[in-house]
Amino acid sequence: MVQSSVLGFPRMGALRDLKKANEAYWADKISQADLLAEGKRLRLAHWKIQKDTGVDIIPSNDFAFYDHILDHIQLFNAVPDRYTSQKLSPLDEYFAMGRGHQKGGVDVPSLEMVKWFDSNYHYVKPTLQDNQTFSLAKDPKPVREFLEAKEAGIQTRPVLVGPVTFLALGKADRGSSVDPISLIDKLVPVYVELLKALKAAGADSVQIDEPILVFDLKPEVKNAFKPAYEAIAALGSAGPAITIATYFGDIVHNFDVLPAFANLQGIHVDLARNPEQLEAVIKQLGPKQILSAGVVDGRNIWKNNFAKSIAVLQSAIKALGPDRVVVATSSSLLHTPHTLASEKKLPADVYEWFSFASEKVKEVAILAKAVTDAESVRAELDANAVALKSRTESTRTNDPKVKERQAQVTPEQHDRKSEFDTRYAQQKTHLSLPLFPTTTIGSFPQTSEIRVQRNKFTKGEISEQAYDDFIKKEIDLAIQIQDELGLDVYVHGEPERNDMVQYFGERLQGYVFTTHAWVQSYGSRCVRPPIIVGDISRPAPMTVKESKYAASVSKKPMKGMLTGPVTCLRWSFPRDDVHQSVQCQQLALALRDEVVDLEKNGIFVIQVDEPALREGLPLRKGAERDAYLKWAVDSFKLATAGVEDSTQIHSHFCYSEFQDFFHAIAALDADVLSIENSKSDAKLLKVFIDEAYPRHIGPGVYDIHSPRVPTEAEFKQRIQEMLEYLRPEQLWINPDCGLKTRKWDEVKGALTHMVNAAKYFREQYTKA
Ligand SMILES: CN1c2c(nc(N)[nH]c2=O)NC[C@@H]1CNc1ccc(C(=O)N[C@@H](CCC(=O)N[C@@H](CCC(=O)N[C@@H](CCC(=O)O)C(=O)O)C(=O)O)C(=O)O)cc1
Ligand SMILES: N[C@@H](CCS)C(=O)O
Ligand SMILES: [Zn+2]
Repeated sequence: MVQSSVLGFPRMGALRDLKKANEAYWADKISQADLLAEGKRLRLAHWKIQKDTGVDIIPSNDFAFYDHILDHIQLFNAVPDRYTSQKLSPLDEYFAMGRGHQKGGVDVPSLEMVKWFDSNYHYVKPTLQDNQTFSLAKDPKPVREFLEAKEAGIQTRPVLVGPVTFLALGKADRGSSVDPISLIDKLVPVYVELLKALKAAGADSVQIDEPILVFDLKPEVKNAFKPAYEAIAALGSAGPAITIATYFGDIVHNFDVLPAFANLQGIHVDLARNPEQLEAVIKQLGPKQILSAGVVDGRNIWKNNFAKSIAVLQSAIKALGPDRVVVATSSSLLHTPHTLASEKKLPADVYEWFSFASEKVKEVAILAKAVTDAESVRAELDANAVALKSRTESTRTNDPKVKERQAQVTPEQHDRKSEFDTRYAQQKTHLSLPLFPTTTIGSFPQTSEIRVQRNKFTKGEISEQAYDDFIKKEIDLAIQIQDELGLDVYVHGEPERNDMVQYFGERLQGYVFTTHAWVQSYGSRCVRPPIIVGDISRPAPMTVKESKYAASVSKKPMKGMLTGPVTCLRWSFPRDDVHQSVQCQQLALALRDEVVDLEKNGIFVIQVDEPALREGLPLRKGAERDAYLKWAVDSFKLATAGVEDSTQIHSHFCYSEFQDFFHAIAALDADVLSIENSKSDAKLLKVFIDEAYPRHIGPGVYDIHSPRVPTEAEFKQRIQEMLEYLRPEQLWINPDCGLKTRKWDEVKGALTHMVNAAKYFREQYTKA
């Protein structure tokens, strides 16, 4: 019998219940016991959805209060001393690593958080020491949650992140130089102990995620699989049956690793993204090994194409037999919203095209039946074919005017009028900026008052005029605070924006948007990606009103604020029927018009944020990566090159891993770059010297993810370190990213220290 399986379910709950509970706990509004109870309620609810749908293999330990990699850091007692020494409760220690802790006399910053593969989810980086040891935490979470499900009458398959992936995604702590993968022999015994404990608790099978296998791996990482999985397989009947799960790419280039799994039960591959690997993977399986076929896409919201999936599954069944094939989601469903059923405002035709997490769970269950007895699910198969046909034939998808404009794009439209030196000479006079100019990245705190007013406006409870007046008052406040702080380039604070992508999606033709389709981005923070369903165009200016108003009441240069084409594409749910380069160029043309309109309205500094540029990079080096970089960079340039030399284009990236990507960033030809850097070693900036980068850079000096307020001395030290790698004339002083998640008192405190530190260096260098 073909079985069905889900690799992981979203944690937030239908109404972002976990977000609300976490934030209430952090604000001391609920107790630890209340939060733990809410976690338990959500886990049970999610298992039940899957059980009631008829899924055979249901995951446990996919839940996390903050992040599943952070769970593993605590599970393996790999918590740096600076946290353990605080003697916090395990839950508070966990949150301290995720978001920093600054209360009750404890002051400890968070661990670094980075992007999970090519998704918009962020994980906490394992941060390891030269003398690192590992041991199994007391009352291990995977065992506890397995037993919790068992008690509720639900047999689950616990999910663990594999030892190689855990280490390969880690880094040496500041002051240590250990290569994380060299710790494999120390870590594996802890897995062995954990697997024994899971088996003893009644877990027959376990899913071990090794998604690192989709990357190009250095030999040390590849070589780590063999000893690790031989030790695990040696458990034999003392341990559970193991399925190794890979996702977000193919694993063909790492087939030489597969013998390490020869004695394990099965392998899961992502056939939604890479169906072409099927035949090759089948050939690699041992005579009894099971193939977990990930045909239901865990990364998009499109209804599965049943006919296509059934064809893929049938060819696997033909080769392996029904007992050796499992129908699965391609990855965890963490990256999809909870349920389509909550969407009451989507146009009826479009509604039929989508499938969110709860619907995808149904899809795996239906597919498992379809390949065994199609008649038993005939109605579902027919309905699926009708929905797919309606999308193919819909007039929503095609706009001839957009196509016509795309056909007229010329190479010259991608380049600024002059080179940087000429541009900068004009900008310097035009903007009269000091040495070490200070600025922020765009957003200021999205207070609950702002959200309440927006909510009222959306519901029609207040008029457009009243909402506009409210936004103007917020902008006035932001400007008054920037005056007090003494910043040099101002922002209007983005109070009118719900989100930097959703806001633009709501103003562009070709998009639809949802009311409840939240996806976790990090910790308690969620995003509601708008959905691209057709060709994109800009019916009217999107940001001019607010920026123009802000400039009119500001005595310093006002920075216009746009989200770049690649980021609009990546942080939306894109179409799957048109190449992403085409969608990106459509977005670029819409943004080009916006950039030119801002300039016409007196905005002479314009920041076009592209934080998703890197995450879109195909995970493996090669032709696919080069092709992506060409269209991604071209889109940014097309969006920004329509302005005069005297207008300064900024771009912003909130990630620090830019070294292998440096040439793409340089190719954008932005006058000023701001990049996340506060949690990284300043020596990463060396690439800017090595490559003789001519333009200006603002490496972040303030970790905006943490409520902690850095001291002035910390800012000074950071700037001093940066000056070892950057010329004083090219250095801007700014936070890592926007400040929308922070509170005003944190922002005022931190920016006061930041501006004072910048002034200190300005004075030093002016004297010299
Ligand atoms: C820069 N980042 C972003 C990423 N992706 C994006 N799409 N956007 C980003 O900014 N990826 C990388 C990083 C991740 N960082 C963040 C930072 C902050 C958030 C965040 O704060 N998310 C908010 C939700 C934002 C939003 O859309 N808000 C809406 C709706 C607000 C709301 O909850 N409304 C209530 C009713 C109102 C009330 O009474 O309070 C409701 O609907 O129930 C808005 O402001 O209007 C979050 O809260 O998590 C995300 C990623
Ligand atoms: N301008 C945006 C960039 C976030 S990446 C902000 O400040 O929130
Ligand atoms: Zn950012």
